[in-house]
Amino acid sequence: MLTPTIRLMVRLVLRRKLQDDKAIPSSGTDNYNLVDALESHISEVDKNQLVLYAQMANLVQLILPSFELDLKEITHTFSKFACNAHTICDPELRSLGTGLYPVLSIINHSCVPNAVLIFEGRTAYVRALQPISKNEEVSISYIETAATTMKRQGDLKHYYFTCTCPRCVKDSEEDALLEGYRCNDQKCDGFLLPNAVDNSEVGSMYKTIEELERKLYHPLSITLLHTRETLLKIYMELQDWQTALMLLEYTEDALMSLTRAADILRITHGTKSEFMKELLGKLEEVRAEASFRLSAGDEQ
Ligand SMILES: C[S@@+](CC[C@H](N)C(=O)[O-])C[C@H]1O[C@@H](n2cnc3c(N)ncnc32)[C@H](O)[C@@H]1O
Repeated sequence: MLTPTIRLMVRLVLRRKLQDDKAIPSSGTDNYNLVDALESHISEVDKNQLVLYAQMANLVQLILPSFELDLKEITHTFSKFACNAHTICDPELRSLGTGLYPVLSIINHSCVPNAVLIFEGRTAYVRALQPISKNEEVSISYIETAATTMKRQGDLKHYYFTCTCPRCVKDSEEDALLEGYRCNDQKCDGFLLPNAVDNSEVGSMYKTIEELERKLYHPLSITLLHTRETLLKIYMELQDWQTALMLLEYTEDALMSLTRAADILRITHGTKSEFMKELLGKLEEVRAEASFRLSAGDEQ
């Protein structure tokens, strides 16, 4: 199955050809010159990522054998997709695909946006969240805003800029609140910083959450995985290696899902990219871990 990004590129190439041949009309908001003008950050893109874009360009050429594509330009356009394409969502925020809306791509990001981008089918709308005065810049958020400054800045990395919105520049109490624990005095609405709380108490509460989630969720659920990751971090901070090791008893599940993922990615990505080498290395580590566990179990 083709990824949404490859499908988007194939559609873009076909559309350009049809517009060049005047088989379909072009307009001020729907023409390839707008794509040419998009930001790509190509000079900042990591070498491995560039290799991946080049491989994706080759794939597009294989899909469209009768087109003589400029592979360098297609590679460049993939880089434009990374900071300009939008995930099209339904009203329940389920992803329906990826789209490029070059006119809307002029809108910059803010973690306190004054507008929001929404989709009705494939049509994109920018809706104001508050009155916006003439000459005031319209901004949307490219990322999930309900997160700490550190998390938001990490999520913005592939857009290659440092956000300087009011939430990012001021040393705010908000971050402490987002990561904080409630005060032991239940009547107090203040908060405690993570380093002011006894980690073993936090660990035992998380263990209870994990036990309840195990009853509720499938063993491979992402929610369960996140809780276990947090638990593992807590046990490691407490240097409780034995309990941390017990949490890794799910290695066989990890092995099964990694093997399935690697089988698919071997076909879509080949075996030579850095990403695949890293994944196959991880798979070997998990296999070794699982066989060590099996043999340790046999000896008991
Ligand atoms: C979708 S484009 C937005 C339009 C872009 N400014 C342009 O002129 O083509 C995304 C890129 O704009 C820049 N950008 C977006 N928001 C920004 C912000 N708040 N501060 C600085 N640069 C920003 C980054 O280079 C980012 O990769």
